[in-house]
Amino acid sequence: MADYIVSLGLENVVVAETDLSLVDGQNGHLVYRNHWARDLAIHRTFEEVAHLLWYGNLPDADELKALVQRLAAQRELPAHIKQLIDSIPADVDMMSVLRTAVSAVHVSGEAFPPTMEQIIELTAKLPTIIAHRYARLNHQEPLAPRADLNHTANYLYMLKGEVPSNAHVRSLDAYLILTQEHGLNASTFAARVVASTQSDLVSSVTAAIGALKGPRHGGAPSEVTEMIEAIGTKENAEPWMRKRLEGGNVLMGFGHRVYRTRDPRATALSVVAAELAQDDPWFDLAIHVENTGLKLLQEFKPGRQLNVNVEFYAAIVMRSIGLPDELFTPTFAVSRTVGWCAHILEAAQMRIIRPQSNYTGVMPD
Ligand SMILES: CC(=O)SCCNC(=O)CCNC(=O)[C@H](O)C(C)(C)COP(=O)(O)OP(=O)(O)OC[C@H]1O[C@@H](n2cnc3c(N)ncnc32)[C@H](O)[C@@H]1OP(=O)(O)O
Ligand SMILES: O=C([O-])CC(=O)C(=O)O
Repeated sequence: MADYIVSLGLENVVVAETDLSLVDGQNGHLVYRNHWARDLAIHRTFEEVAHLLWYGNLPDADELKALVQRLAAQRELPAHIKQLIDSIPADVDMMSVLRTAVSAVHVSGEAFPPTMEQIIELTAKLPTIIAHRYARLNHQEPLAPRADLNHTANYLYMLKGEVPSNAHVRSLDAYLILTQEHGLNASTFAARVVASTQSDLVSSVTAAIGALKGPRHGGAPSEVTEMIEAIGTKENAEPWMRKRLEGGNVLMGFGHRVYRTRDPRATALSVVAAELAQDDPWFDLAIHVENTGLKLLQEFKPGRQLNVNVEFYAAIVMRSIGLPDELFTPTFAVSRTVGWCAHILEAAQMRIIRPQSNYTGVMPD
């Protein structure tokens, strides 16, 4: 048998070439195709950055208008998806509902290769699936999407039943833009594996949703708010977090496979969070929790360079906009669908992904 180099968790293994993004963990840089992600988050909209990732350029006025209209035209859910969502028991979590409903979306055209039309159809429907389920859970009639609102504003409108303020739209847009794309994270990798088999777009995105759901990945932010709630007071932060670490547990919203600096998205979102929540004592407590976590992680994991990741401040921003915990990870899926789809287009052109494993069992006689 040939000897293989084992890299548990595929750490530092390069398995694809991409021109979509650079995640530079040493310098704390995040670039989307020749643009700093943090600048895009301040100056651009969800649709503009989706255009950049899908088509390769920031759109001119006509291109933007066309994409905005195409997304708005595809938001309605067909009857079978609504029925499917309504048939799922109320105690099934929102990410499982999203995964199931997405898997049943029928997009136009051939199963392979994926097309821009399919990508727009699927991306447009994710917020409506979440809002439909959320309304039902709250014993309300789901609101029809509004074609006169952009992707982010319409999502908030469907969830809250009123046209959101500009401040909330801009803040959520910043979060959604900062999380649209992030290299070969676990969910994007899952999507690429499926796409590399020449399976269809919906199957690839369904696999990605399954991977995003886990608490080590996109499932972290609701556990961040739970942690801050459980800590409750500044005085309790150190004993609470120390006990978690002594018990061998991780601190949610801290650590990252790639970043050895503070996650640049956390830095950008901390500015957004400060604007939204500066007078909120809960925000003050969250900053204290971050500082206490950093101090304790240096003590418990010396030399590991563990910092807060995007999920820490994502949780604070979403909470400040008034989104409940159960919508945090589904809202992440709304943004990451853009990156998944861009990667699916790339992976569909590449070789099938098939790594190797070392057999550690016994050979038959
Ligand atoms: C959008 C996103 O997906 S961002 C990530 C969201 N996830 C979280 O916030 C969950 C908490 N964080 C974690 O579980 C991890 O940091 C992960 C899953 C993000 C990365 O995992 P890995 O790449 O395996 O971590 P890494 O190799 O850097 O860990 C080094 C050491 O620090 C520890 N460590 C890493 N993160 C944490 C943490 N949050 N709290 C305590 N210890 C930690 C590891 O257990 C490991 O310890 P060991 O060497 O004694 O075994
Ligand atoms: O890159 C990763 O491993 C996780 C992450 O931050 C993301 O997916 O946004």
